[in-house]
Amino acid sequence: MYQLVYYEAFSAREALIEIRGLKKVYSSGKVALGGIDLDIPSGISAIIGRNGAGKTTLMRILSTQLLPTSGSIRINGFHVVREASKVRKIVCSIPQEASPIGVLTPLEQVKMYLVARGFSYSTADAEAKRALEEVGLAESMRVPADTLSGGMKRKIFVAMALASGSEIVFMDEPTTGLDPISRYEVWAAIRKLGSNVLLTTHYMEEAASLSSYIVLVESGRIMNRGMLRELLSVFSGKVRVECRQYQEESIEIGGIYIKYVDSDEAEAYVKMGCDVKNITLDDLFIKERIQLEP
Ligand SMILES: Nc1ncnc2c1ncn2[C@@H]1O[C@H](COP(=O)(O)OP(=O)(O)OP(=O)(O)O)[C@@H](O)[C@H]1O
Repeated sequence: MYQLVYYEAFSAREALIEIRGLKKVYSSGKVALGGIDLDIPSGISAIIGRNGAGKTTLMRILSTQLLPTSGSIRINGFHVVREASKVRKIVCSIPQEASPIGVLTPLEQVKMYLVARGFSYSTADAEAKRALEEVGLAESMRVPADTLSGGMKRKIFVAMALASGSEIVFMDEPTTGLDPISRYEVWAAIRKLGSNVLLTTHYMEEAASLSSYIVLVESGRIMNRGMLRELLSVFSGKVRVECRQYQEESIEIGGIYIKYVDSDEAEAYVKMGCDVKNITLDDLFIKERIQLEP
């Protein structure tokens, strides 16, 4: 049986976002968030979880688009409900369903966004061009957005965040549906932001590649959280073996028996015809399943 290790790698004083007792119950009675306590540090952080885990609900509450049922949240010290207008000035939120207006060019869209945020027209023009060049859209900033690829369209929103100079950027599933090349390009653009970023994703690889702090959400609860290296350190010296035949102390997922063994035991499993894999963030979810097994 694996021990769940909880690491608090930064003190609460350093938290960029402080969440206490956050609950969201929709009018249908669905409990989307079941009383969350969480401190998120500065830098790039990722919330990962399966469909329906509560990621979008959390992001919408943090970006002041949805009211919580109870609990409190402070972002840079500002209360997200009582001081929502102050929070809106320091955050930029890119929703999951965001898509550009097809007939407008990337330059027009970013400028429009900046003017709406209070930038003068000339500053908006200069900042929009700078940001679009920065994310790799220099060549395409003057063509209608509906002629661009999915990855390029997502980059328009990253450019908006970049140009806005917001302290904190929320991105809900920034690369869902993109091909691997476009995903890498969007990741590069996100890294250029230089702001604090909180993103949600289904892709473990995305969370691992972009973020230093990871939060695992499941059914409206925090399953685990911590710095990436620390979360994975519970698997130190281990590998994952996947076998088609039953193994003791394994968990069966989709007809495959999975267990964790010391790396020097791996060869014996290879001889039995099992596959041996390096540890990834997926293993945190699998480990949780093992702990829940009777
Ligand atoms: N407006 C709503 N009314 C009622 N229930 C809702 C509403 N929005 C979301 N839910 C429910 O709340 C739960 C959490 O949904 P949420 O969209 O936050 O999950 P998610 O982790 O973002 O999922 P996904 O990865 O599929 O986007 C789900 O069971 C969902 O069906």
